[in-house]
Amino acid sequence: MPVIDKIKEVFHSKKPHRSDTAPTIPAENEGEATPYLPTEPVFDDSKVIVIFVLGGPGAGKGTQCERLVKDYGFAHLSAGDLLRAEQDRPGSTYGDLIKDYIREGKIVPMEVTVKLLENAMRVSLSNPPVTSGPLAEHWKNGKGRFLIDGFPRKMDQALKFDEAVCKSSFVLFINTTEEVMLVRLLERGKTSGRADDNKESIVKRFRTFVETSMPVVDYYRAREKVVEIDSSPPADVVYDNVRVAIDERLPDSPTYLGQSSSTTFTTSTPIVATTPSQSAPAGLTHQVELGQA
Ligand SMILES: Nc1ncnc2c1ncn2[C@@H]1O[C@H](COP(=O)(O)OP(=O)(O)O)[C@@H](O)[C@H]1O
Ligand SMILES: O=c1ccn([C@@H]2O[C@H](COP(=O)(O)OP(=O)(O)O)[C@@H](O)[C@H]2O)c(=O)[nH]1
Repeated sequence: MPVIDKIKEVFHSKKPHRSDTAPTIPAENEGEATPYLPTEPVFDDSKVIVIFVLGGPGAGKGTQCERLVKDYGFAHLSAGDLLRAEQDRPGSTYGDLIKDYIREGKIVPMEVTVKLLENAMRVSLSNPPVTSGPLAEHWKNGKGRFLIDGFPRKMDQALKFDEAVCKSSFVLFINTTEEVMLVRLLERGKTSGRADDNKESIVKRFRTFVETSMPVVDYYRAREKVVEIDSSPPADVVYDNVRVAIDERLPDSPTYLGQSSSTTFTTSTPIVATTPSQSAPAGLTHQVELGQA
């Protein structure tokens, strides 16, 4: 049976599990790390804030996340980086599979990516990325705040993450045209060493984005959970707009620090897009073993 079918068999198994993170696995896979996802959220969304950062390949998601980490004390989890780390991990069951999917610009089966994210979140919550200063408050008493970059890119991932890991707060949609993204990716490709920053893979990634990932953005938009930022201008200008959007959504952002330390984060406030839609839509902080809790 292909590896991915085995993963799915385990993932959807109703049999009892050895623990939260170690599923009942096919005998031939015994001893290997195998993704298992529960049917209720692992993390409490009243304590753990999750912001999805979406946008086409090369739109500037990672660039904006890096800045946000410094100013807001987020943990930045790039789904692509986690997948590349798992791909390169010696002995990974999923290495070859991930490599093929990334080169073809396709979306790796959600069981793998969701599990990697869950594991990385667990690591951040037990080893907070900020331990001193005012931003450390966001990581005390089981609290945490995450930017999940480049995920979810497919509807099944979105629904599964909300169900099994943590209910997300909102989507930061970093958006520009394919022309802009192409130029940025080809430039990045000169130094990134990434197997997919080449013209052939880029074209496939654009197609996947439009056909598979935009429906995710539309899904959240219909629920008023999308804030869209035009990422065509220089990165600093984009960031100014990103900050405004984040400040509107996080009452205890640095702008508000000192005014109220007991402000409750709410996910029910409607989101207003800060920029008009573009016509043609189009990072690593943690390396975690897939089976690691
Ligand atoms: N606003 C911007 N203006 C110009 N170049 C940018 C901008 N944002 C990002 N870049 C550059 O474009 C490339 C892609 O950005 P990156 O943040 O890696 O995109 P993504 O994470 O969406 O794939 C990088 O080389 C980055 O330095
Ligand atoms: O949830 C995800 C995120 C990424 N990827 C794969 O990883 C690649 C690179 O994604 P990344 O976010 O690193 O880069 P981007 O395309 O945004 O520049 C994608 O094309 C997909 O093949 C995936 O399968 N699932």
